[in-house]
Amino acid sequence: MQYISTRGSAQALGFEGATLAGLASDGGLYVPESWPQFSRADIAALAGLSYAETAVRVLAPFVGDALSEEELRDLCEAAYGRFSHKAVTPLVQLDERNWLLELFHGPTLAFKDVALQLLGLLFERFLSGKDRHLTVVGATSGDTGSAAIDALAGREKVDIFMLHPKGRVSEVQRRQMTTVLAPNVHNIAIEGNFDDAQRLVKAMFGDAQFADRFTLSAVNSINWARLAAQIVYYFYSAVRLGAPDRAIAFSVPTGNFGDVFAGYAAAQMGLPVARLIVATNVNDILHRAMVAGDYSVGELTPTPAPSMDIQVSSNFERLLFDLYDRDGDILSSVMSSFETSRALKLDDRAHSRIGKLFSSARIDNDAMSMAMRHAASEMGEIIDPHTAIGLSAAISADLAPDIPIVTLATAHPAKFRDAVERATGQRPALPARISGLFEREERYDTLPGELQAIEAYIAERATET
Ligand SMILES: Cc1ncc(COP(=O)(O)O)c(C=O)c1O
Ligand SMILES: N[C@@H](CCOP(=O)(O)O)C(=O)O
Repeated sequence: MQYISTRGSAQALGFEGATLAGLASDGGLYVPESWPQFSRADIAALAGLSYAETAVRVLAPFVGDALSEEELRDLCEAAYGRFSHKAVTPLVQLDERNWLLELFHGPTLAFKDVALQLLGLLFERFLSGKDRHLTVVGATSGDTGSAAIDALAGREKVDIFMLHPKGRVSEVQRRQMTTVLAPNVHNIAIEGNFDDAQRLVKAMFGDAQFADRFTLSAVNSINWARLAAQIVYYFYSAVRLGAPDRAIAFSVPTGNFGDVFAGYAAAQMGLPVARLIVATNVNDILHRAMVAGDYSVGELTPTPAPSMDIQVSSNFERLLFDLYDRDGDILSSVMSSFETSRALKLDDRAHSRIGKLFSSARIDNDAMSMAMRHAASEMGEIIDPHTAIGLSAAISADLAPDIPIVTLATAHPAKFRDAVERATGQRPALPARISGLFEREERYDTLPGELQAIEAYIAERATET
């Protein structure tokens, strides 16, 4: 399998190359040159398989000859062996049609672990025996940071520099990052918001001299391997609910458009997906794009679902690439105009194509709190604010009543204890795996959100290659 850039001019790479590169050299994102196809029989054959084995089957066409099947199996078993639930991503039934897909049983209690546990092992495998060192730079609104740090802490040949927006992540999220004191982990609080952090990361990749000098790589969902690993749980859950004989809808709390793009990829591969519901908070650029074709950047507003406080959604570019018939030249000019004007109006054809699979909902803070209360009192489940946004969108979705809706439960409620307590009156206990978090020493530096300052900080600490 080869990977091509959404902006058409970077060199095509295999799975190993695309994984280590993270972002394409022309500023685009790597996508598979074509979508692997799963027949009804291939999907039916996933029934009863463990999560790790499902991952092997779903990932094999993406990995191609970069790993043998045995090597891929070993990595999947090691990655998913660290999850605290035997099913890895269990389904919980809420009522006749609504289900939760719990994606938070990994080491850092958010869905990011599902991909990052595997990505950490892939980095190690692809670097082994080579004289190569990676400098991973990442931006986080709270969850990617801790999951990536857990996956990479202490690994030889990798340094990780993680930028989070100062004061805009929950205390649990911050501590999960800043209490990891391994020498290859560097936490930076930047003065700014998540969009600023993500822009800085992309600017570092765009600085070819800096990117080459330190061999930059990415752990955000700009890295294709992240999304590939997230496709697996769409297959795993749909098969448990009757696919390929029944189509399933998914409601996905959305920020950077990575998780829901993985659902789109599953649908392109043949999984019967009835609908993908893009659930946003009041930072609703994606909702406006879905409803009116208006992808224009608004003011970023802090909410009790901070991980989704995002305006510029990296992976929307991957969807645009398909909507514009995979024409890298067109997309390159669309994206460069967006980067200048901070606004993009979808043409009618692209907009109507979106509506075939996607719908969307904008869930404000009141509706989000109401969904948390409803889940607690009517369904017996304490859910986190991000999951509540997905559930609220699922409950109000306009879909035939016989279609099951799976809401992706993207974080454990204990990561957002204050917001959960405010909404439900119940304060979630810290799970055993993070129980000592508040007693541990924290280490991080605060920097202005300026490229020069961040690059200078990294240059002082990273390994030149
Ligand atoms: C808990 C949680 N829910 C949902 C999201 C949104 O996911 P995505 O950025 O893949 O759209 C994030 C952040 O990415 C998150 O951390
Ligand atoms: N919500 C994310 C933001 C980064 O998203 P990613 O999926 O591109 O890594 C976070 O928690 O950091």
